Amino acid sequence: MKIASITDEHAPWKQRYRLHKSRGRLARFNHQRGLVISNRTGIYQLYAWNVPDGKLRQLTQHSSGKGKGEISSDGRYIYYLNDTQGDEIGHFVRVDIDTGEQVDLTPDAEPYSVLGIQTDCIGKTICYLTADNEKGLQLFTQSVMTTTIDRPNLIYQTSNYTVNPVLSYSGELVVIETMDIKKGTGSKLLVFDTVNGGQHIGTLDDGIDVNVMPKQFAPLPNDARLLAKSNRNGVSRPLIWNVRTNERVDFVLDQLSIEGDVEPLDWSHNSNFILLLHIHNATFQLYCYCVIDENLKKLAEHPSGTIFDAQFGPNGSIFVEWENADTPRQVIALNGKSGALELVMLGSLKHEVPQSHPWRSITFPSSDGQLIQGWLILPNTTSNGPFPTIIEMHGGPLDVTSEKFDPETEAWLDHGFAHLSINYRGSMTFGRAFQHKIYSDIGHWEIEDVVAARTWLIEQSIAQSNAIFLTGWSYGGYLTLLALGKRPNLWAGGVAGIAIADWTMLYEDSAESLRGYATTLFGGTPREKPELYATASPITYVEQIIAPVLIIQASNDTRCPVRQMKHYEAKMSQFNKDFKIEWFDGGHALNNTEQSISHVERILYWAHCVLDKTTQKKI
Ligand SMILES: CSCC[C@H](NC=O)C(=O)N[C@@H](Cc1ccccc1)C(=O)O
Repeated sequence: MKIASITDEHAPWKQRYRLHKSRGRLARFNHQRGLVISNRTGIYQLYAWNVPDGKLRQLTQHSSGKGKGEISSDGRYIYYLNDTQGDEIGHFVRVDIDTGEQVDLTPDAEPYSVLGIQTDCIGKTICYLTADNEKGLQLFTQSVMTTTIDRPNLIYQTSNYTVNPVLSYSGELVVIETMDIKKGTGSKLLVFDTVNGGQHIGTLDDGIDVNVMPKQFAPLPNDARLLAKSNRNGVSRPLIWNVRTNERVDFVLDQLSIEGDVEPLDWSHNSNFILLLHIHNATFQLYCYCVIDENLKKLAEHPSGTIFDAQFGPNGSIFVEWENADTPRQVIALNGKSGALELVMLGSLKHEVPQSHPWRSITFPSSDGQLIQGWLILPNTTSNGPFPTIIEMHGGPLDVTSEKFDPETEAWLDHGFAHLSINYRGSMTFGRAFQHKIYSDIGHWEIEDVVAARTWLIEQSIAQSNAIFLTGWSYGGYLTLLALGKRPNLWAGGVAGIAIADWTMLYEDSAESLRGYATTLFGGTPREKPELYATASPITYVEQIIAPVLIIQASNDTRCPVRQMKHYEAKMSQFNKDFKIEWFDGGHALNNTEQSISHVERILYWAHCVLDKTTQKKI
């Protein structure tokens, strides 16, 4: 491993980090305007996007960055959570795009964490979900006229995990997805009539372990049809449910493979077409579905890579947030019929960066025979291996790794490592059984899958058996620490970022919005399931750890809070483990380019030192 290129200011992996990345979304009913989240200043901030000339105007100046916001359907306002130093706790604010004026929507409330916000189609009402220790989760609607902003109306309150608030065209109906259920890991939809005092008027419940998720109401006045998805048949499929008449139409998609999830993304303005995304084996394909004749059209020519979001754009185009291994996140316009790339709407500035390494989708069997999908990337060398190798696990667990522009991954490859990202059990888009397998057994099957990845890498002569490292951020960092403790003989080292070390303490200290999620994962609270929380926690296995560990943790993170990691740190010191922890200023989101570069510099330097020592030993 070459040490020189770690500190070189112009190392290829640093150049990749410094490319500008843009996420962007058009206002639903004003395609002249959009919201962009860009790191062009080195820190992610929100920008107003004037679509015809591509000009961006910076709206936020948060020192810890801002990676989330919502534009009103008429394109006049941006809504976001005004938090403190990235802690994800604060008040929703509205920014007038034309004047820059910022208004606090809830000046009298205690600071809260949030689980979603949406605006109606006519710019009069918003709905949102907040959470705090005292009141639990609360659904509000709020009238937000140009001159007057009313007080929020409380519609629903629960202590159970609840997400995805969705408003109808003029805001007279609001829907949420809630795990306010007696048993199981499923969710149901609840509909409220906001005109008649927030009365509960409908429920869509597909059964005990089935998840139903709302997406959008039809974009027409007085239309009660809701676009949603359900995984009642084992995979997620779209449906339209009329919340007033209870009529339901599940999409007939015989043309598609029965595997993989189908996400409904957007509903055309005339309500005749729906944009769909089929995700199968972590690869993406867009389709356009006609509601009238049920015809499904494949947008066959769109570029491969990861599609984060897509919507119907102006003049029959489709606007897509997209990236692949070579191209940083950008907004592109596709031909609405073929999917062919027509225009890069928001791209990266044209620096020349070295091409990324090609990603290859692979599968390997886990201990119970379940096939696990992963992405293998090999370093550019004349040697065929075996290589020092890093296994990476994504966060979530409700996420999936797909081909993406990933400077951190490329940094390992530039330094001679092979890299395998795995979609372990619990990942999305491999079916309901795959996703739910980890519930009430957190950390068990995920580690079986990581160990199976190691076995496969050695069998294929890709990895040097004494030089296999683990890494991941958040839930991926959690799995790194857990694997190091539960299967200590297998690893040369582990790097965990903003990780979970103790689930019980996490539960006690984390934002209220996350507690319900933890309860769903474990099938109960720490008081109800103390053994499960302990068995799943890396802190339980500290004594067994053999390999060196590096942790990078944020001091203002309310998802993976400080105290649980301080305890882990103390226990690692008590047992004299080869352990290093770096604390940094910030929250759970990594918004700052130079901070990320500094993290990866430390990681590579640490790996260099560990590799030097461990390759002398036999594992
Ligand atoms: C509001 S989405 C649910 C939490 C989200 N997980 C998605 O799958 C998340 O923040 N996950 C963290 C890890 C975590 C999980 C459970 C409780 C606290 C933190 C992550 O991986 O980023």
